[in-house]
Amino acid sequence: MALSGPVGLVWLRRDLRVSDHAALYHALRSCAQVHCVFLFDAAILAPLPRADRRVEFIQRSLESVDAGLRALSGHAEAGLIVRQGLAEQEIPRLAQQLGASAVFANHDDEPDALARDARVRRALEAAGVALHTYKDHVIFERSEVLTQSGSAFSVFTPYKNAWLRKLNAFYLSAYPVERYAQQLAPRPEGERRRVPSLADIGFEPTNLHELPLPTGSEGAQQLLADFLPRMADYGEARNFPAVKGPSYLGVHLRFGTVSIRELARLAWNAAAQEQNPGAAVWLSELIWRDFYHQILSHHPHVAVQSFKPAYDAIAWESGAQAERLFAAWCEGRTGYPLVDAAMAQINQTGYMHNRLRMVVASFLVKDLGIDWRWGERYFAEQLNDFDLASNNGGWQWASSSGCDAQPYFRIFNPISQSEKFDGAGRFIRRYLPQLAGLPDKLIHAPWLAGPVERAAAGLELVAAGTVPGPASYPRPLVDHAEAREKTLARYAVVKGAVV
Ligand SMILES: Cc1cc2nc3c(=O)[nH]c(=O)nc-3n(C[C@H](O)[C@H](O)[C@H](O)COP(=O)(O)OP(=O)(O)OC[C@H]3O[C@@H](n4cnc5c(N)ncnc54)[C@H](O)[C@@H]3O)c2cc1C
Repeated sequence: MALSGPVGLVWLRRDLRVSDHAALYHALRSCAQVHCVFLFDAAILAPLPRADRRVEFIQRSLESVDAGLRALSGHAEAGLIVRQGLAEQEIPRLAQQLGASAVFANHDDEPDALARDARVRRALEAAGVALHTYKDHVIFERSEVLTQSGSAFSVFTPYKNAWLRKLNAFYLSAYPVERYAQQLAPRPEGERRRVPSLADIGFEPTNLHELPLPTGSEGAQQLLADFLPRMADYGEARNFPAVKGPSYLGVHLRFGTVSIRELARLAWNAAAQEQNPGAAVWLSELIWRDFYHQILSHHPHVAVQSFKPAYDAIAWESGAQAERLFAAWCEGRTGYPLVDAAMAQINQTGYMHNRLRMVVASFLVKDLGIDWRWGERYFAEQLNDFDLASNNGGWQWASSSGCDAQPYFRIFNPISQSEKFDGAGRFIRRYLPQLAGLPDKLIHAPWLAGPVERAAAGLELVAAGTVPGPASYPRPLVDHAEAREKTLARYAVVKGAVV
C-alpha cells in the first residue's frame, strides 16, 4: 500500500482498544508515524449528570489504551493523546499541530455521530487533511447484507440467514495491528500528559468500582474468560435473571474494549461443535446487534419515530397522570415485584437482564400506556451498555412499532413472566429484600397475601405508588387484566394498517 503521508492521526471513539482495530491498522499500514487521540467531546458530555458510570468506564478504559500503546510500540512516550472540546475544532487543530496529513477513524452510524463526522470532515478538508473511515464496530454494516431485490431487511430471520451465508473466515479475522506497531510515534513534548482524571474533566466517581464490571480490554478479556465455559448453556440460562447466564459484555461491545470479530469468531467456531448448542444462540444475539445497526443506518427516522408509521397515531397517556405513572416505573414502585426489582437493578448497577428489559418495556407501554420513547430515554440515561440502535430496536420491539416486533396484541403478563423466569423469587429477593419473607407462590403478587402471611413475612402493604420503606411494599398501580383491555383498545388504530 502506498504511504499516504508520513504522519497519521487515529481518532478513537467507540473502539477503545489497541488490538484488532481497523482504523489503527490502516493508519499503521499507510503512515510512517502514527498518533492516537481520544476526545472528551463537549457536545456529548455537557448534558450528562456529573456522576455517570459510562464516563468513568471510558476514563478507566483510556488508561488501559494509553498503557497498551506504550507496550505495543516499545516507546515510553507513545501513549494516548487526550483532548477535550468540540470535535470539529479539536481534531483539525491537533492534526495540524502534529503535521498529520490524514485522520483515521472507525464508523459510527448514529445520526448525531454522522453529522459530527461530516462537520469534522469539512474542517479537515479545509486544512488539507483527509478523513479515512472504516467498518469496525459490526461484522456487516450499512448495505453489506441486502435482500435479493437489493433492499434492506426488516425481518430478522431472513437477515440472519443471509448474514450467515455471507460470513466466512475473512470477515472474522483480526487486524494484525501488532505487526506494524513500530510506526506508533512518541507524543510531542507538549502532549506527554497522563490520561485526565474524572475530576480533570469535571466528573465525579460513581459506584462502578463496586460492580462486577472490570474496565478496558483486560476487563473484557476477564469477562470473556468467565463466559466461555458457560457459553454451551447460554441458550437456556440466559432467560433467568437470577442465574449467571449472559456474558455481561454489552458495555465492552458498546465502547469497543473488545472486538466484535473476536467474539463472533469464538461463537462461530464453537457453534460448529455439536456439544455447544449455546454458541449458536449467542451468535444469533450478536447478529441481532448487527441487524439493529443496519436498521438504524437505513431508517434513521426510527431514532425519533416509529419504524411503522401507523403506530405514531396511538394516543398515549399524557399529563400529570402519565408523569405519575412514569415516575413510579422509573423508581421501581409499580407494585409488580419483577418489574420493580428490574428497575432497582438498572438504577443501582446500570445493567438490566435482557428478559427484564423486555418485561419492563412491555409493562411501561402496554400496562401503563406510556409512549415507548419515554422508556427509551430513561434507558439511554441509565444503561452502561446504552447503544442507540439496540436500545431503539428493543423498545420498538416491545411496543410493536418496530421492524419484526412482537404483534401488538401480545402483551406480557408481569406475573406469569415472574413465575416462569424467577419462580423461586431469587432475583426479586435480591433487589426487594422487604419481600424476602413471603412464600415463593406469593412473591410474584404480594397483594394476594392475606394478613397472616403478611404478618409472618413482616410486610406491610401500602397504597399504590407510595415510596416503600424497608418493611413495606406498594399495592399494584394498575390491574393487569384491565390494562390489557385498555391497551388493545388503544392499539386499535393500527389494526389493518399497511406497514
Ligand atoms: C428494551 C430493550 C432495550 C435494550 N437496550 C440495549 C442497549 O441499549 N444496548 C445493548 O447493547 N443492548 C440492548 N438491548 C439488548 C439486550 O438486552 C442487551 O444487549 C443484553 O441484555 C446485554 O447483556 P449481555 O452483554 O450480558 O448480553 P449477552 O446475552 O451476553 O449477549 C451478547 C451481546 O449480544 C448483543 N445482544 C444481545 N441481545 C441483543 C438484542 N436483543 N439486540 C441487540 N443486541 C443484542 C449485545 O451486544 C450483547 O452484549 C435492549 C433490549 C431491550 C428489550
